[in-house]
Amino acid sequence: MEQLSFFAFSGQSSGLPKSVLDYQAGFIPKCESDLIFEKLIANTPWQQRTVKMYDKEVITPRLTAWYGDADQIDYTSVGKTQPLAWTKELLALKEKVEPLAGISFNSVLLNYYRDGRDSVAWHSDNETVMGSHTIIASVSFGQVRSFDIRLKTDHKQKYSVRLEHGSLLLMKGDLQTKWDHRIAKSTLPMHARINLTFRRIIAPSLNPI
Ligand SMILES: O=C(O)CCC(=O)C(=O)O
Ligand SMILES: [Fe+2]
Repeated sequence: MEQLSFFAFSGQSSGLPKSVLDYQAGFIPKCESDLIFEKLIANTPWQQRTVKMYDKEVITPRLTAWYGDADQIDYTSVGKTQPLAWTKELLALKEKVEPLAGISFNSVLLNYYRDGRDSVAWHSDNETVMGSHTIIASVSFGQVRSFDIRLKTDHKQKYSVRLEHGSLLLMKGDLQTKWDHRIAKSTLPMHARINLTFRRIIAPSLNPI
């Protein structure tokens, strides 16, 4: 039960901390979002990865893909695999989110939640490879899912944002240091959803100038 969303229907929870989250519905118009969604599902080399947790190999409950400046950055130095090279669709989205984020991104992680059983457990994104107060730009397509956050030191402080088709969520400030976030599993019937998180990874350059 712990993984189930506590705000399945209720929309944005009140008092959402604006210092760590910035939500914009309709960032990409519906028609364009529909096209991008279909294309990403069909054309992405989706993989189901395993991660090591307490010495056990666990299958990630969603599909993922990882794109970025493949020939310029040594991601293996920060424990990551080299990403796939940017597609023109992903580059166009990157250029669209950058002015709002105010930084440039060098990679994007794609998550494909096939139905309500797919999820991402409570976590924060590794600050050592991105800097502690970095901005992550998160773009969502398809099924609306609840993005929950809770304070690391006080789990009763929880909020939820419904991430709509074509929306943009900026994660900023203390979000990765003081808060955890997740996409909970749902027992309600859920269609597919794709989420893209644009990131700026700090890793040594392969092409020093
Ligand atoms: O699917 C989402 O909205 C969030 C994904 C996420 O937190 C991550 O990939 O680190
Ligand atoms: Fe995350």
